[in-house]
Amino acid sequence: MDYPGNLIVVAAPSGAGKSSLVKALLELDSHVQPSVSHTTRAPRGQEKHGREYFFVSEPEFDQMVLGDAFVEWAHVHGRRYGTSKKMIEDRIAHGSDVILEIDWQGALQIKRIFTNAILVFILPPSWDELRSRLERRGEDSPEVIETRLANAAAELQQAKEFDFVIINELFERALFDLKAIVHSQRLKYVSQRRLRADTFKALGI
Ligand SMILES: Nc1ncnc2c1ncn2[C@@H]1O[C@H](COP(=O)(O)OP(=O)(O)OP(=O)(O)O)[C@@H](O)[C@H]1O
Ligand SMILES: Nc1nc2c(ncn2[C@@H]2O[C@H](COP(=O)(O)O)[C@@H](O)[C@H]2O)c(=O)[nH]1
Repeated sequence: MDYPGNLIVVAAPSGAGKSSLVKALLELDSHVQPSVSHTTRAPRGQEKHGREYFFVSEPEFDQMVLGDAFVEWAHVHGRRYGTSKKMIEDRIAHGSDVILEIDWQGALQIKRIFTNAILVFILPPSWDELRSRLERRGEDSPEVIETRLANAAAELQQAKEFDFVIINELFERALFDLKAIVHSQRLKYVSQRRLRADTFKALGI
């Protein structure tokens, strides 16, 4: 059987640095493909339709929900976000590892469906640093920043449900940890297969 590809789900409070870490991982590892979500929020900064997100209207999102097009979706910071079934199926069919950058509600829905999915939670080093990162990013209004910080308190409570937790203090260190998690899951599969093949051979089966 060909390598089936792993699903890696990365969640974090807004501003903890998950997009930056996932972007850096994608540049380093061509075996990993991003899942591009649908959202009803407006594009931010240089974001492009089909690259960061598929930006859709509320009625378009409703249609997709009614048509059972999402593998998971959730309300996050007052907007709706979802991962389409098509996105996951297409990427897995190519044998790629697929990385989903979604909130904790979506992460837990994915784990219920794909029990082998790996859930990674990214923590900021402190509340002050989380606030400064959102402010320094300069892409959200002060009201949006306050909403995201207020939601972060509840989101952090979910970290214990995840398989791995990474503290994103030094960026390079956090990236190293994320790379190690992705590589170890791939290695596990490869070495288990090799071990199985060797054992089968030794047993003459
Ligand atoms: N280790 C780090 N040290 C300092 N700044 C960082 C670090 N990691 C990320 N940043 C910066 O923090 C800001 C927020 O990062 P990013 O946009 O990746 O967060 P996010 O978790 O994806 O947020 P959102 O959920 O809102 O998309 C960015 O300006 C990014 O450059
Ligand atoms: N459950 C889902 N959550 C998602 C999805 N795509 C993104 N997100 C999460 O939403 C917030 C806000 O993102 P932002 O780009 O507006 O800053 C963040 O936690 C994302 O991870 C999805 O498909 N499903």
